[in-house]
Formats: sequence, structure tokens, C-alpha cells
Amino acid sequence: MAPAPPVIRVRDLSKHYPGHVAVQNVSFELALGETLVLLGPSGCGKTTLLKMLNRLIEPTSGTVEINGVVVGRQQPEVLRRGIGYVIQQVGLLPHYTVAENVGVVPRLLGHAPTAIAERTNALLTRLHLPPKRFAHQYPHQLSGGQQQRVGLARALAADPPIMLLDEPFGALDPVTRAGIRRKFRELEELRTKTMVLVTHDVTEAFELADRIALLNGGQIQQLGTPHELLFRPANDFVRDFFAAERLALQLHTLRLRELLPFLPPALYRLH
Ligand SMILES: Nc1ncnc2c1ncn2[C@@H]1O[C@H](COP(=O)(O)OP(=O)(O)OP(=O)(O)O)[C@@H](O)[C@H]1O
Repeated sequence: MAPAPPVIRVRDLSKHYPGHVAVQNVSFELALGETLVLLGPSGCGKTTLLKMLNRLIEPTSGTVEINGVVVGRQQPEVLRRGIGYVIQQVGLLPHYTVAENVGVVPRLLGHAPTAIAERTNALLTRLHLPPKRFAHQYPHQLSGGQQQRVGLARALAADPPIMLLDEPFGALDPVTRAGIRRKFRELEELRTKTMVLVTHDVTEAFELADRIALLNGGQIQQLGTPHELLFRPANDFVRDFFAAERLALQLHTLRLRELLPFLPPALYRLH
């Protein structure tokens, strides 16, 4: 039997605007359950690349395949129902309650109302938004962090195997952001999902990524694990990009085994 194709396969993908190349010849593959972080400075093409995965932007050339099927041959609406999408601006419908917002996609998919209600309550509970208090509130009654969690619940409602996240914690202050990110990492729900997440926050990338694609000028400068980018940078851009935060990141990335020689002998012997 032939091996299963990668969940996402991007080949030679480019997007040209008049007088400007936003994304140039990008290729990568993602396996089931992997999280790829698209990282890079403002304007490097992260959002454009992400939006080409679910056809919110059509590429100038190249292909995107999801589970071996070229997305350009699928109806965009059908494609998007199978891919959760979370954006910084959250985009909740203001005249819908929290529960109605979360249920949008399952309703489109024709799920039974009782099943939708159960799923909505379970998700809100898991995202620390007790349904009794929040289900019937409207977006304007919620804080920024609560709105972002509703946005996440909405993306997860139909249990899509793939999630695209564009600065999902972007609207939050650093402290709230770190807290929500921790909750996000602990979500059982996300463990099996294949995810592509855009951020310009280096710490966030190191916390959440299995692999990072560091972009500049629309091109991938290096694609690898956080450890590889930090310790084996492919070029000066990669090295310089992490320079300011190198020490903190190195501590974050080092495995305990690598730190053992530097620990006091008493502690060392425990291992
Ligand atoms: N519709 C468009 N027409 C022309 N140029 C565009 C268009 N959309 C994006 N661009 C340009 O393409 C480049 C990549 O934009 P993109 O939004 O993908 O960057 P980004 O890395 O997500 O940036 P940020 O972190 O600031 O959101 C930018 O230089 C931007 O100005």
C-alpha cells in the first residue's frame, strides 16, 4: 500500500502583486498532527501564505494539496468547512450570541441542534468560558481574551482536522497572552490536529511549533525545528533574527540532558 500523502503539501507556491512579490517559491509538507509556525518580520508574506492554504488568496503559481487533493480543484466553501480558521480580529458576528457564533459551521454542515448545543457547551467549558454565564452573551459583552477564546471555539466546533491560525493571540496584552497560550497548549482537542500558525512573536513560535518556517521577503530562509534554527542557522538572516532573544530561547530549547553537565553534581547524580 502506498504511504498516506502528507496532510498539507505546498509546492513552489508564489503570489505576485503588481510590482511586488509577496510569496516566492515556497514548498513544505506537514504530517498529521504537526504544528508549523510561520515566523518572520512584518510584510514577509506570512498571512498571504496562510490564506493560500484555504483559498482566501489564489496563488500566482504553485500548488497546495490537502490529503493529496489539489485545493484549486475544490469548491472554496466546501474546502473551508474542513479547515478551522482563527484570526486576530476574531470576526465574531455581533448580533449572534456566543453559542450561535460557535455553532455557525456545524449548522452549515446540517448537524442536529442537540448535538450542536452539546458540542458548544463542551468547548466553552474546556476554554474556561462557563456556558451558563457566557453562552447567551453577545460579543461586545466580552473581553478581548474571551472573544478570542470564542473565536477558537468556533474554529473547533466542527472538529476540523486542520487549523489555520493567524496571530490568534495578537489582540492580547503580554500577560494575558502568555496565559491563554498556556491554556491553548494544554487543549486535548488540539493534540491530533495539523496546524499552521502565523506569528511574529519569537517566544510564541518556540512554545508552539514542532517546526518553524522563518520567512523574509516572501521566501523561506530556513525550515526546521526550533532547536535547528537556533543552533544551526542556515544563514545570517536566521542568526540575526534570533540574536536579541538568543539566551532566553536557548534555555527554553535545551533539553535537560544538555544542561546536566552544568548542574551541581548533587543534582546531576539524581539523573
Ligand atoms: N492585496 C495586495 N496587493 C499588493 N500587495 C499586497 C497585498 N496584500 C499583501 N501585499 C504585500 O505583500 C507582502 C506580504 O504581506 P503579508 O500580509 O502576507 O505579510 P505578513 O508577513 O503577514 O505581515 P504582518 O506581520 O505585518 O501581518 C507585504 O509587503 C504586503 O504589502
